[in-house]
Amino acid sequence: MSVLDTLGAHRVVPVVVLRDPAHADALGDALVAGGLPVAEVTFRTPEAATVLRRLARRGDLVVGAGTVLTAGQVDLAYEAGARFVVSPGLSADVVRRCQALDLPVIPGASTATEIMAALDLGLDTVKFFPAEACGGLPTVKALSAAFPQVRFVPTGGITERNAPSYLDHPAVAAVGGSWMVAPDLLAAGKWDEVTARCAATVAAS
Ligand SMILES: O=C(O)C(=O)C[C@H](O)[C@H](O)COP(=O)(O)O
Repeated sequence: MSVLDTLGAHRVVPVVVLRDPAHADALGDALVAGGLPVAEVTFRTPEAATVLRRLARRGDLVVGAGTVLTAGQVDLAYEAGARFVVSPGLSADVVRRCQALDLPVIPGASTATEIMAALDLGLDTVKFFPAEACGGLPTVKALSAAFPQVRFVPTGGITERNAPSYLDHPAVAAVGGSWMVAPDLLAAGKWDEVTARCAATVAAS
């Protein structure tokens, strides 16, 4: 199964901002216990590559890098063990670097023009970001009508409450979000709550 298929099988991608690499294992345990062994580690902090490496080396999670903005960050993510790369927008540099490394990449796209640029780069899966701010499910439906070959991973403003309606749309491969790994939960070490939210998410999707 390809990594993108694996993400599609899990249906929900937890978007992680973890500042302390020492907590990576506790987070990994919490995700696995909640039945959602997937993490998109955002490259928004200096520690991101270390957190990613610690989660990836466990072997029981599918770990990727998020907020990847440059080809240099693609290299960092790859070396740390990322199995997929996610960007908030579409950078041909980022996409081509991922393709050179055979690393699945999901660039952000929220307009028809951006989707066409992704198609030109040989991609068929995009992150619809920021999903709720860009019109939510009605926009996915409208874009999907024009691009039936494209799969979407809506992210940004997705919650336990609205995730199921996105996931019901056949063009939606998965959704991304931070609600089960909210930064305040991670900062406070509330791992049981992370597990509970993951389990609730799995049950609802
Ligand atoms: O910068 C990126 O590449 C991102 O991945 C942004 C994240 O998708 C959102 O921060 C998650 O959105 P929320 O679930 O609304 O917190």
